[in-house]
Amino acid sequence: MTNSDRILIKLDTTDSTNNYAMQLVNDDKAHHGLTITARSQYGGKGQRGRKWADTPNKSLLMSIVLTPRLPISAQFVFSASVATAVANILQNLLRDKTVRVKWPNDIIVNDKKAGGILIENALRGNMWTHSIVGLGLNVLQSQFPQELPYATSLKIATGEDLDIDDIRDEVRSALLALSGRPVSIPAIMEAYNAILYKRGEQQLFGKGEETWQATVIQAHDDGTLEVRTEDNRVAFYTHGDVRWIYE
Ligand SMILES: O=C(O)CCCC[C@@H]1SC[C@@H]2NC(=O)N[C@@H]21
Repeated sequence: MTNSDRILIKLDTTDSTNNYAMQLVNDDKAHHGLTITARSQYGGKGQRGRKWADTPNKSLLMSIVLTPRLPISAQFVFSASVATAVANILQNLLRDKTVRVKWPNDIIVNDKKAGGILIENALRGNMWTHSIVGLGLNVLQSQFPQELPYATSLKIATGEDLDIDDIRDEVRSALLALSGRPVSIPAIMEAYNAILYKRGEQQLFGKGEETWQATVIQAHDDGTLEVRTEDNRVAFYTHGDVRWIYE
């Protein structure tokens, strides 16, 4: 680890740690490993243009700037390696609880969503220069509003008040370690599919108003999710086209 890897900017509040990091990247002031955390965000961003709301001081909100060593065509593989690393840290920490990754990269603890990952890429021409990996993890919340029946926190799952900064440091080291390792796309996909949420089980999917059941088979390195439909056809879903509905 170099000195620049260690730079950690701790904010009280910001619109979005991803935006803050992206601004530094655009200003040429960011480097591999630079990490931004905040105790709360007033414009937290989720996947697919959704908002990410937090309870101040109760969530891990972090963005880490990484320089992926993969072609831009391997964006999903990069995202899968990040989600797997985060989930494995939580699995070690939560011992007997079940931690899974719901395609593409929701962090599921005991069948509910405890966190999510938003990766935003900085490109120069067609070169993938940086990725901003944003992680939001519910740590200390004791409850969630009724309109979020599928949300959970590490506290709800374990009954314990875990230390947000300790988790941040573990996640950070694991993500920095990813870039130091030789990249094996099959190994990354195998590790991801090993903890894929509801693998082998029927799930509800949707597109527009239409919903249907299909069995989750596996994710592929192009980011598609392979499923078997009720009439026994194999289909490949693309995130953003088909959505996976929480039940
Ligand atoms: O599940 C999702 O939709 C992804 C949520 C990602 C939220 C994190 S919180 C830290 C970083 N800053 C943001 O604005 N978003 C990510």
